[in-house]
Amino acid sequence: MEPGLRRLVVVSNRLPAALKNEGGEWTVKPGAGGLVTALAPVLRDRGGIWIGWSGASDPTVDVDGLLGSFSAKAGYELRTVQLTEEEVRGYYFGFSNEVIWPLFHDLQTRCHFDPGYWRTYLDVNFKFAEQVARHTGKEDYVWVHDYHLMHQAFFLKSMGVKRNTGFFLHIPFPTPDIFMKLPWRWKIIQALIEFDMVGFQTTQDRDNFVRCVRHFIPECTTEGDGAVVTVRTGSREFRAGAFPISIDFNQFANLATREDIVQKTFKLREALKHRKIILGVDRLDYTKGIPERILAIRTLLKRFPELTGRVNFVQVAVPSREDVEEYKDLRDEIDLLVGRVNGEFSFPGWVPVHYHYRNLQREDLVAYYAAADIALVTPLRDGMNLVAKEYCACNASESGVLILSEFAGAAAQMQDYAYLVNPYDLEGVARAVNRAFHWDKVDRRRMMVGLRDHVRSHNIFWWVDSFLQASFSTNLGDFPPVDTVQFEKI
Ligand SMILES: O=P(O)(O)OC[C@H]1O[C@H](O[C@H]2O[C@H](CO)[C@@H](O)[C@H](O)[C@H]2O)[C@H](O)[C@@H](O)[C@@H]1O
Repeated sequence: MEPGLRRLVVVSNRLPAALKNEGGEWTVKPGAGGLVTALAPVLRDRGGIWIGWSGASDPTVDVDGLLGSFSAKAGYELRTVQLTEEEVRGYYFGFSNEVIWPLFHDLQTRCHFDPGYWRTYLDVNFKFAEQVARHTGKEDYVWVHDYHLMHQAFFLKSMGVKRNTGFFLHIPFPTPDIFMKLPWRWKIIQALIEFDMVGFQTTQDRDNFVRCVRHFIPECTTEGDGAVVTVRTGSREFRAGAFPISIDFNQFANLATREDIVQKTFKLREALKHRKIILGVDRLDYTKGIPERILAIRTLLKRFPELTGRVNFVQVAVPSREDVEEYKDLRDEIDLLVGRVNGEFSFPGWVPVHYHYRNLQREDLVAYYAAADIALVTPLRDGMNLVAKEYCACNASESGVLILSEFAGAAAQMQDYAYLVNPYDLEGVARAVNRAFHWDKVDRRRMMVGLRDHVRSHNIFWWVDSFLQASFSTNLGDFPPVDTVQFEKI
């Protein structure tokens, strides 16, 4: 079969539909993320399967029945991997979120290197690989997503199952000095090099990975100077590439100009008395730099007191991993900081920080994006950060300013038209916001048009095509290099 027409099998921790227990009853909720939007049509057209965890650990739930109806409507098969509560604790909350997540975001002091987590991670990866082996054939292309499932190709090989495999890491890949802290570092490298294609968000991530491989296998060589290179380690030859993920630009852009959302946007601006809106939208996670951002707003009001009463900082924090102690502590820290800053600067009729800790409906999120004059996207580290791209897609007025962390993957692509900042530099962020506040309309438009053009052309469909084409192409010269961030000397 022609390589590009093979059946696609997507493997990820979460399925595109999740089982949720609401008031004692289990229901199926379709996922709304960009990955689902992009992959669903490919799976439908070529025929395909999505393999993942259902989200339910209760053995009495009729998982297949519930997901069967979703599958029939979606037009592709879903196969679940059933996990016990203990497995979810060790593999997902433990190894994935308390070891790999902080380490790969350069926050090694937050890691809990528990050997029990590692063992459960391997057991669960083996369980996934068994399902992949069972439901796929030699002609299929198996595309594995993210750090939860780095051992898929390795276990398939150990079972003697030959499959063409690709892996995409959605989070950053750290530099060797950080990666080497991982007690199971060699095992992870050994597992990753078993994929035929290993994809990253940025060139920097790809190069960090290759440097780590070289630490263990000094004879490792690379060939190519574009986004995708061929890596040879003696026993193995595989590809490693940079594929910056994106969003469905048109979906966001169309929503932002829909009449009811235009009304919502106007009402939001009216409620905030048409002051300039500075917006932050994040999952509540310590990698997102929310406390630092609130402190930067405090610095802004101290250094530029003339902005008092003229701006509103709106921070939306979407609840996440609420059972984990560190996330509870972070929530308390943010509550406290918001209270402090508001206590320090508010006066009758004005509070500087509007803080919303909740899940927003897509329509409300788009209205916030469309209403915001400045988006403050300042993660301490981020694989890509799709909020940056969603903001641009929704900025139909083409008058907004994107202030973006140098440490978000998105910075490499957006640096020419965004205002890049170091999120740890509170004074620098405050200066950037002040400049953006005073920025001339013509300049703002020029920057936003540049950003929108880029996200429009490099959208999520472009991303899927690039990854799949690069997996099969005979000419890697077809994939031009992806930019790297240029740090300013400040
Ligand atoms: O909530 P989880 O299931 O634990 O997943 C964590 C987050 O994963 C996704 O973010 C990552 O992928 C994005 C798209 O490639 C990337 O922009 C981001 O930097 C990565 O962290 C997902 O988008 C989040 O909603 C999940 O919460």
